[in-house]
Amino acid sequence: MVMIAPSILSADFAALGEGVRQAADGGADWIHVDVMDGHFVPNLTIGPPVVAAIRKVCALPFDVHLMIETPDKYIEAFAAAGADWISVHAEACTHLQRTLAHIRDLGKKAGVALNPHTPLCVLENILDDLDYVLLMSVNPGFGGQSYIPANTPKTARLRRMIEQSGREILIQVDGGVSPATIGPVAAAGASVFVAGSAIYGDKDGVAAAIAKLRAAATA
Ligand SMILES: O=C(CO)[C@@H](O)[C@H](O)COP(=O)(O)O
Repeated sequence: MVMIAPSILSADFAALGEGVRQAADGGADWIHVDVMDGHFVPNLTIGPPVVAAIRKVCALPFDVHLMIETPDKYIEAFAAAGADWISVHAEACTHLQRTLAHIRDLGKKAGVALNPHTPLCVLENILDDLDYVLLMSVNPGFGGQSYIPANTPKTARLRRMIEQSGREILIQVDGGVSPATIGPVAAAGASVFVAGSAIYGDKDGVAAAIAKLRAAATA
């Protein structure tokens, strides 16, 4: 299974609704929304009102990646705005299990995002609380960075950890995903691929870019 989640961070913010529509019409599976607070990462982006606005133009699942400190303060607002899948950073949560349970209590899918340097062992005791793991393959904060190769063996290790646990937890990879990098990380066990610049920056358009990623993932 390969799912493509265009990151609207790379869309034209002056025409965000149109960017979301292009992704949906172009065959995207999810819409990936990068929320940055200027503290956890050195950039500022989207808040709940923007999620609510684009929710009106798209029925696809919204996957909201909270790159923020104190995510507990904002989870309800993003859930109410239309997020379906919500990931928080392990590095930002003091009581990670409680935060994940809160996301599920709101009827949403719960995910943990890990920075490139964060070891997988932080997941060992919360597998029951997870619907997905977001492995960052760049340091979060900006689109257009290069894929960090160490993410591929990390993905394979996570796949084994999940299989050994007997649970169904999706692996999402985010950062530097392109037709040139997606193949090995798909083979390693990831199934949800976030891509920003490779989709919104493709000269052939959004639909063609999504098709190229899907083909390269399964080649
Ligand atoms: O979370 C992030 C960046 O922090 C990503 O979702 C980027 O938006 C991915 O952009 P590309 O690396 O695909 O250009």
